[in-house]
Amino acid sequence: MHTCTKANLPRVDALSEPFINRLRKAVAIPSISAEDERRQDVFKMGDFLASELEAVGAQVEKRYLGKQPHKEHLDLPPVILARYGNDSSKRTILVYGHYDVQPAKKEDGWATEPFELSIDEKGRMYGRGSTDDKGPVLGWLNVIEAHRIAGISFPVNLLMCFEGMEEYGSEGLDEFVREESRRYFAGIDAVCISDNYWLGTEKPCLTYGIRGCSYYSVCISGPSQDLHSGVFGGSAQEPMTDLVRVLGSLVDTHGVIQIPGLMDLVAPITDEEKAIYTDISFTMNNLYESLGSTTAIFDDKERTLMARWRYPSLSIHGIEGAFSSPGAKTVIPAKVIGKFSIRTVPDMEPDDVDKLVFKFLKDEFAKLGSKNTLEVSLQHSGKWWVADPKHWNYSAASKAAEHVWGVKPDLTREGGSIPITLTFEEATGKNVLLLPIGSSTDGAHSTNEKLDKKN
Ligand SMILES: C[C@H](N)C(=O)N[C@@H](Cc1c[nH]cn1)C(=O)O
Ligand SMILES: [Zn+2]
Ligand SMILES: [Zn+2]
Repeated sequence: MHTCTKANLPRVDALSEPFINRLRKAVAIPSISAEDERRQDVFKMGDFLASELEAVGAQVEKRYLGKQPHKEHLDLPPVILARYGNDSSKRTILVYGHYDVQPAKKEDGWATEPFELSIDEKGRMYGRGSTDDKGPVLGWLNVIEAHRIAGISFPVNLLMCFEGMEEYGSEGLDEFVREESRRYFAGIDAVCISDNYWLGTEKPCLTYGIRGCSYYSVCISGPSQDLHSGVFGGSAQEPMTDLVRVLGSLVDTHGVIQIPGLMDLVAPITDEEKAIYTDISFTMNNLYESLGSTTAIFDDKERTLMARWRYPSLSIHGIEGAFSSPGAKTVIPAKVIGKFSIRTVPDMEPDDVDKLVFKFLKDEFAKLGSKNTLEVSLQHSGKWWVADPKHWNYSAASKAAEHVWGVKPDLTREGGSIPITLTFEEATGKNVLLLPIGSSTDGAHSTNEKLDKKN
């Protein structure tokens, strides 16, 4: 057997065609976990992943999680478990990723078909899931295959755990991971998750913290059906008018959350923590490049990074039941459901956040004096996580990243959420490392999502 040296890196590049073809096949399956009518595709993607894993020599098991809570007509997609290597002299690393994706439609503003991988002259591979998270998941298969073809002994035993509901709050996975920590995952030495992004486009990162996410819906209803605004405008109380005012009261233009007491739940910043932000390789231009504009809230990198990593944020995502097509339909929607989420940070407890949110929405609605009805519900929540990056899992990853990229990676936190991270840490008692693959310009969850070939 050979060993892994820098001289082998061009041999990895030589395999790019089959690797990209595998990603092309994966992107072509619209495995959108949030859309009921796409559930068959999430299953199809699970089957595809399982057969590709078998083809590279892994031992695969599909584990079914039963019905989806609150949507009993839907089956939850399987967790794909796989093992590669079983050598007691090697460490065993558990890797996690997800094979479901966010919704995408060409008419949202994609330049190419979202479920057809399209590669431009700069090596940017466009397609839904390319960076979040099909590309990184298939990266594990690629690394196994590259070692096999090069005749290099794989340095660790790999256990893999890939789920199909991450973009819908990882339904059912928490209990599964807790159960399997005593069975399938027993004996692991560390955990590695590739499901977040570099801070910029040139320098790799290792990530030791993520924000939590509490996702709410606010339903306002009144009339028993949609109405003609010419006939009923002025005489009926309109749910949409109430909803936009209630949603508008949650956060101001500068991102300041208006819910009393919410900021009191946030851990105060220390001088030691403040010092971290100045040394991170990040510029406002990195942010402008990712935004595709200069419409940032802050003008300096320190406050920008703190706003992303260590303070909560509130985002309004959409309104179900509202007229949203082109044209000018003169309708009064009878029932509208606003969706918003709060990214949470240390020391915010999700239950405390819920109480403050529910009270605030009830109070704001009461102030309107409307005869319509308000219902608020929590759709899902996942807690924040912060780890100690002084563990061998991080130093090994740092060495490996430097070996490939020629530069020591930055230690970062992530503004997005991976709800299962904390569960892996608690249930296995092992260190968890986040190893991002894609870059800051990849546009996860957005239009024109991509992964660069070099990543
Ligand atoms: C960071 C990760 N790739 C991701 O996109 N996570 C989602 C998780 C989520 C939370 N609620 C719904 N999905 C995210 O941060 O939005
Ligand atoms: Zn995502
Ligand atoms: Zn993801």
